Amino acid sequence: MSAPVMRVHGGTPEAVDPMDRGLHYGDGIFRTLRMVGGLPVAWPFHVARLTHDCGRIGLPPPDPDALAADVAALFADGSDGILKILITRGVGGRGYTPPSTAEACCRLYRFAPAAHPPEHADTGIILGHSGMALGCQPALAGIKHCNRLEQVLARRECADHGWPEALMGTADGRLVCGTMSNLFAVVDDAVVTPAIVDAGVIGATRQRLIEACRAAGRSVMETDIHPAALARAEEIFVCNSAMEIWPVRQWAEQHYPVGPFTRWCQAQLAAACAGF
Ligand SMILES: C=C(O[C@@H]1C=C(C(=O)O)C=C[C@H]1N)C(=O)O
Repeated sequence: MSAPVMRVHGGTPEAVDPMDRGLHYGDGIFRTLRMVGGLPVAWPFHVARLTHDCGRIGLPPPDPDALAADVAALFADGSDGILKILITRGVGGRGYTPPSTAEACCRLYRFAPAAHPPEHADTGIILGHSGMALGCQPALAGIKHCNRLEQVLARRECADHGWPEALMGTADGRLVCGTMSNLFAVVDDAVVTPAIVDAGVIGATRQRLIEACRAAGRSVMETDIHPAALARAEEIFVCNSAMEIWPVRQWAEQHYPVGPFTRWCQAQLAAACAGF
């Protein structure tokens, strides 16, 4: 299968084909990452997730070298920002049946640095709780696909309540992730993060932290997390590639300190160098 067509969206946004399957059916995947000095943060983790996600839905993954060259060109001015890599199945076929010959269409979007309040990473946040239950679908679990209406509606809840972030769970009571983040906690002195088996996204930052913990000889349990366990956690944080880590100071009626594991994880991420 040929390499995807690379389209760079810089200061001159190109028109998206109105028949693009990403627009019609959410037939695509994306990743969002920080750019520092024109260079990507955690590039290998994002390329690995992009390649994995493309494979899961039958899209030809972008050639890593061609992708890196286009990202470098988009941020040739050496600035900081947010890069979004959006890969759709492009144009083809009418109806859900994916055309067998469609080439993937890979677009790069450049945004200003994330406008998250810097104090969230320092002093922490009040974490809300979304009433939007996540749909359970093992075939899509972990993939950052373009079907994000659950997150859109959950972000509207956050805006209505003034929450910077909110937890989302499944109808059977498992806590899975934030609206735009992954969750970590220390419970009974063990590091836990929700197992992503039928809902949620495997974020690159989640994977960086799991790898850092294991390199430091600290195990991370990817497991089901229910409210009762989180209520007795010693510390909690949420993370994604734009915010990096936000300590949680309050969730529901529970209050938490900014704990040593959270600060250690922040230091691990801060020590990373940007680059391809
Ligand atoms: C929604 C997008 O990306 C998610 C949101 C953030 C954020 O707002 O901090 C960061 C990474 C993703 N989890 C997007 O459209 O890029």
